[in-house]
Amino acid sequence: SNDDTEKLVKTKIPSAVHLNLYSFKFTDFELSDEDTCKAAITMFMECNLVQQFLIPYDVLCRWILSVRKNYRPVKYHNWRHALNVTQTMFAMFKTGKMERFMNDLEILGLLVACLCHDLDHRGTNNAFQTKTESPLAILYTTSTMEHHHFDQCVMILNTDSNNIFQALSPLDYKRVMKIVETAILSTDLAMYFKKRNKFLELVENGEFDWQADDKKELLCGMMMTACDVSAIAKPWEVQHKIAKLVADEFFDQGDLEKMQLKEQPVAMMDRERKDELPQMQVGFIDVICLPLYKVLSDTFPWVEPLYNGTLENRQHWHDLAE
Ligand SMILES: CCCCn1ccc(=O)c2c(N)nc(-c3ccccc3)cc21
Ligand SMILES: [Zn+2]
Repeated sequence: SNDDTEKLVKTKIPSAVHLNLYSFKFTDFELSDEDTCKAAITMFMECNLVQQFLIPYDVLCRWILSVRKNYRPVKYHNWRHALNVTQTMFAMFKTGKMERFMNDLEILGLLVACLCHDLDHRGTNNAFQTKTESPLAILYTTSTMEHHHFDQCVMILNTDSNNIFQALSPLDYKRVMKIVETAILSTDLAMYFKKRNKFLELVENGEFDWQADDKKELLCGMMMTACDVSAIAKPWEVQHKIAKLVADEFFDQGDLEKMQLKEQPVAMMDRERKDELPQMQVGFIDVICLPLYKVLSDTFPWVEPLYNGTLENRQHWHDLAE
């Protein structure tokens, strides 16, 4: 509402250091909902985006509040997840020194994409949309949820006084929307698997020029996945709690599949098999996370904390899986 916006506009914004935003160990656990909005503002200010793209401050505040409002209170894919993904991207830019490979529009586009990448998530995955023939699956047969998340992002930008891109030239507007769309669609893990080999090939061939459009797009997509699963690299106490939120959301979908579809869910969504979680975590780490963080830290050594953090958590999960 407008008084929420007025309140946020007037409030003092903590520094990025105070909020620990430069760290790959950042956690939102002790932040209030209002603090999370301030953290989002701080990241945009620290990247000089407000000044650079002439974003009216009240429009930035209103947009952040609209984005937060369009996340549902599901157990994992909620506003806090979006904020954490955005903070990891911020840390990759600043502490991971990856901003040097990105132009200003890409920095703006990637932070916006992170904040919006799971908008209006219902706590169920693409397969569930297809199986239940949900309206979204009829609208989009591939990357169903990711297309919906992008739609929601566009809808918010087109809402009165929420368009943080309002001062951009038509060409820059077109460019940044393309960056946002590609980045959000790249968070479909099916897309990650499709594109990862191409990325691995480039890195193995000693690629160093990431400026060509196709290579830049590939790099941005890998960075989006790296941020999207970055809870796996957090200190064990944080990771352990988030893994439970993920599993609980998966189990809720499994319950729906049993009830609505009279179907046996896959192991990771079957709460009767929750004691298999530790070895499923090790599988998730080995199949999705470590290969990505390894290849990223080979080329961009300052993001190695993501690789090391994941390796430590793998050990914890392995010990629990015995
Ligand atoms: C929807 C994709 C979520 C991906 N994801 C992101 C961040 C995480 O930290 C974690 C995690 N700790 N565990 C899982 C997981 C849980 C049960 C079975 C297999 C994997 C997934 C996950
Ligand atoms: Zn996500």
